[in-house]
Amino acid sequence: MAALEGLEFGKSDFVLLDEVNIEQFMENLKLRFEKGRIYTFIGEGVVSVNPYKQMDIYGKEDIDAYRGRELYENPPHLYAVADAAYKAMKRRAKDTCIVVSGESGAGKTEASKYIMEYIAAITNPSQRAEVESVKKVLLKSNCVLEAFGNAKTNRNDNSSRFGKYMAINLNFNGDPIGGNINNYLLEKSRVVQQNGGERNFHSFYQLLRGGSDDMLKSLHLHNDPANYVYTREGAVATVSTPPPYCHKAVLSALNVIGFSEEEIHSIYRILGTILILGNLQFETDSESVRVVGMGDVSHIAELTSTEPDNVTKSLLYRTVATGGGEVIEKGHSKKEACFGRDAFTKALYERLFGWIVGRINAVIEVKDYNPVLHGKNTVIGVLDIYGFEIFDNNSFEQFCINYCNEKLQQLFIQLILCQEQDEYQREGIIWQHIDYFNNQIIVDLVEQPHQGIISVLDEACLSVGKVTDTVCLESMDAKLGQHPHYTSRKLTPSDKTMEFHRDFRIRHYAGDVTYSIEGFLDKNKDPLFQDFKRLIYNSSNPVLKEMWPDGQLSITEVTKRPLTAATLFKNSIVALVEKLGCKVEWVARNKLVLNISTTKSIVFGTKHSLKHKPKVNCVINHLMWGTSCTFDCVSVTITSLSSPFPPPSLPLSPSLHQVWRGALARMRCQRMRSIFAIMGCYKRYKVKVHLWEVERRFANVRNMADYGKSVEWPTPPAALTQFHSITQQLHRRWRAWQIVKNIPPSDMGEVRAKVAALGALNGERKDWGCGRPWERDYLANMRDCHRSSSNFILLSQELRNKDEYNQVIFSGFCRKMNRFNKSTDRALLITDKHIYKLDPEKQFKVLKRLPLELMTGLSVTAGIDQMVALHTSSQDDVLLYIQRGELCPDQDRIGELVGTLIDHFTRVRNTPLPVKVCCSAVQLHMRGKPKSVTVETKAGQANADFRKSRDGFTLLIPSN
Ligand SMILES: Nc1ncnc2c1ncn2[C@@H]1O[C@H](COP(=O)(O)OP(=O)(O)OP(=O)(O)O)[C@@H](O)[C@H]1O
Repeated sequence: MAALEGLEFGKSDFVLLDEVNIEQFMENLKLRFEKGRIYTFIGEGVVSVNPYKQMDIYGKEDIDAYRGRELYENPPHLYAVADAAYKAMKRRAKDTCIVVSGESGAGKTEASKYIMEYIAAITNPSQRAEVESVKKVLLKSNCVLEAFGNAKTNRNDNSSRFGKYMAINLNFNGDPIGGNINNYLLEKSRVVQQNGGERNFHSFYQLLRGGSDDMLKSLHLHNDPANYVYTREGAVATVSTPPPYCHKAVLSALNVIGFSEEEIHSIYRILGTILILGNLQFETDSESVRVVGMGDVSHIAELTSTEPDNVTKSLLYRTVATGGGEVIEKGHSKKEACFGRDAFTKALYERLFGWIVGRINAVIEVKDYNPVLHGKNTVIGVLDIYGFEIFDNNSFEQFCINYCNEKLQQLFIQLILCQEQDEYQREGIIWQHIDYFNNQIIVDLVEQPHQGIISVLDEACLSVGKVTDTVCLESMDAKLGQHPHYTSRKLTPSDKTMEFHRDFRIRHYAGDVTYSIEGFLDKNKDPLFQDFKRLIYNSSNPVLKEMWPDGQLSITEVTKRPLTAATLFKNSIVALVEKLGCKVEWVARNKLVLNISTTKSIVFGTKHSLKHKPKVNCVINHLMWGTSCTFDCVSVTITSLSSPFPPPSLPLSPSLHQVWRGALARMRCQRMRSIFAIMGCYKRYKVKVHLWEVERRFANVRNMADYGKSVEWPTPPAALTQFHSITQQLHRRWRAWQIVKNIPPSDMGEVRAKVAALGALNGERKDWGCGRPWERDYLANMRDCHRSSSNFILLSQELRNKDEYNQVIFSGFCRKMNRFNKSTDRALLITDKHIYKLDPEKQFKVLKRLPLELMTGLSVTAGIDQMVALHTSSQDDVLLYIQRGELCPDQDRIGELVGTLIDHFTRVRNTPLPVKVCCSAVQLHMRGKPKSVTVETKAGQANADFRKSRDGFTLLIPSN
């Protein structure tokens, strides 16, 4: 287990801060970061600072250290969160989601990958091949997704330009059996245009710089990105900072995932097509627009497996349906042609990306899973929330990204809040805060029908007249002027940070973002003519055809206006939110009752931009009050203080909820610990008090006449119950010993007999003669009794009449016997150690053993000082053990007794007995009817005689 951190590393959990304010928060974060600790807990979440260097904290030992541990057992780490989520999913068999949030470059994608790797590492201990292959595909898919969905931006060399929700399906064992990737909002505009210093998607540079000569030759491409308009901007940067994966690695990942050669080739054909499309130029002659040089057209036709004429046509004309149902071809203007080409290019890439994700999904989807046979399958999801982007110039792309973030943040907050709702109510916190936490107001500002920004944009795009961006901005000002989260220069003329007729500002929860309206309408329209769709649908390449199924529609069938880009964004986000929140039941006004889906953990990313300047741009927006704050190595500055909008008060922050939740958990834990500590102290105190009391009461027992018999024991505490009974027993023994040690040895036999009798009586007879000396001549009538066809019980019954003492003994004995022998008309042999019931059917079967004391007592009281034992080793053998007692040296009496027994057995069994008789050191062996007896004495073997008496045999044991 990784060692827990000392205090020199700061607070490992933000909820342990003495005060929850931004200064303390940042100070702690900075201290920890300087000490090399990039992770800090915040309740059940983890705040991470991007170290921008390889850390030695993701090895196998680290994984082992966190596997199966509780969240706070180890120092903060992504693995702790991942393990907690995995455990929660396993324990409750409920779907769980890990949300990763933060600004661009904060390390979200890396965090998601580490989480996935951790889950892969801790699952499938039995190394089942099919599970391993699912894990492999899931991990390899990252490489492919990054190649086609990531690009170098000014903030991050490997920035994900799409949002991602990766779900892993786990079987009832918790092993991955499949998965699903939901991608959303690919920044396709990057294909045709990049900001200064930024690059197109990695895939282009990987192909051009790393593609094999053969491949480039087959695609007729040059290996220099500077040759292509769409990659020219990033051509230089590619050399200095190559994409994270090389072309070979991507090819290998595609192969591992299961893409066929044809599919892989088609992917690169599409990339080639895009590059060539970018180089296409249009020129205008007197009337119409033409493509400059037809070489590029043929090249495109070849790469797309289409006809060059059709390529040209779709680039220069568009088919329109007239009102009368007629179909005509309308030539483009040059601008329209460029516009159409760019839209086509973007769509080609977007569909390619969507298709790749779809193919991966098809490979990893759970197949043939029968819940009845295989048990419930659960999902653990990793949601890489789109990071807020705030640039100097923010355009339509940032608007969409930030809206998307706002929307997902909203869902995330709702999930967290409703998950904890019950807990809060239990804690007595008034739940109305949920309304304040809600950033629905901003979501509404963007997406509300008829009123929201998207609606205004769409309206402007659909207007027939010439609606410019500026007109659209005016319309937004008119409709949203009163909205507390919207402003523009026209609405706040004194704010010179915005331009008139160009800028509007949205007060997001992450901060204020000023957007330039320029280009909004064009980017929102994003018209993709049906002609392009049809062109690719008619391709002879089946892979391409598959990507454009809507191309089969003729223009007359395409009745609907194409959806605008903003609306498509909105729809994809709404679909994602529905997917994530499908297990959440909504009740009145945004309040939720969480049903199944559990948002387990949050990884908030913060970025440490060491490379560029010694300051950390730390977006605490999700953590604190929605603001971006900056600190350098020595000082902490909250830039939001200069913000025109005051920060919302603390309770408004969704993340304070997290902090609060963590604090509550801590408090509860502390309370429980205190309770246990108090309980422990109290228990120890009770024990001590009891022992003191016992000591006090029994201090003088040695000198008491009854040795403390009359002393009352104090009632013990529950913890001492066993100890108490042992102590009592010890005391009793000690008392008994104190008494017994004074009894003369000559009386001991009688005492023993009385003790045995006492046990046999079991307290049921008051007067049993224990005060009187006991006589021992009780076998006087032995002869009578053994003649009886009955048994020793009868014998004893006879004896009972003679002496009260015998009566006592045998009544106790008979009572015991009668428990298993209702009838007394059975033969019972009483010995020193055993009582045998002579069962007529099963012949001498031993039924029950009585305590030695009782038997001793019985044999003594019966006058049989010799202890007689009968033992059957098999159906045929009967062993008689006779031990000569010191009290009865009369040999005749022993002989009589054994003879009686042998007679009795013979009669019962009605056959001569194989009998072995042991008389202490004397051994007697008889087979069948006793003829001779071998007696083994200390002196050696000797013959013993049976004397045939009137009624049977008498055994004569020679005295030694
Ligand atoms: N835990 C880490 N250890 C070392 N380097 C890291 C770590 N996390 C991130 N980085 C570095 O930071 C870079 C950016 O991280 P990442 O791509 O994960 O950011 P992001 O939040 O996903 O950004 P975007 O939203 O732009 O995709 C990575 O390429 C890597 O170099």
